[in-house]
Amino acid sequence: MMHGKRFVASVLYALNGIRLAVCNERNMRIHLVAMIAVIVAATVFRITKTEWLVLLLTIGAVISLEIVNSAIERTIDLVTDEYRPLAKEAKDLAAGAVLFFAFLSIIIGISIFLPYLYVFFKNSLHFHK
Ligand SMILES: Nc1ncnc2c1ncn2[C@@H]1O[C@H](COP(=O)(O)OP(=O)(O)OP(=O)(O)O)[C@@H](O)[C@H]1O
Repeated sequence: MMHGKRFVASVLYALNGIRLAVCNERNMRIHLVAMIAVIVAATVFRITKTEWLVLLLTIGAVISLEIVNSAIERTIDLVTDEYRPLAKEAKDLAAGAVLFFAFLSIIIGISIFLPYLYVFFKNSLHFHK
């Protein structure tokens, strides 16, 4: 019983973490808008199951990385409010992790959607002829 309560409490703390990221992080809101746009496009184009899985994995990784980046930023701000070279390195490293995966996710997104966009525009050109 005690364990059950503790589990529910830890899930609530984790949900609060997601809420904090969505409410306080501008980058997080950009990721969320991109996620919704990509999910709508994937539904409209009826992408395959494997493509869905790659897409969900990519979205999950970008958003999880962004949340961890925010946690690292907070931890550093807690340690110091002065200019510290190591604080700069730590924040830049965490931001670099997000940027690296965000860049790969753009390549993944283009690879998945380009063939569907090609067919879509080819068909709409035929339609107008
Ligand atoms: N205490 C510090 N000492 C040295 N440099 C810092 C320090 N705090 C921040 N910086 C530098 O300023 C940059 C911006 O830091 P900040 O905490 O504002 O994060 P941010 O990039 O605004 O985060 P986000 O865009 O996700 O809100 C860091 O990447 C780092 O280079």
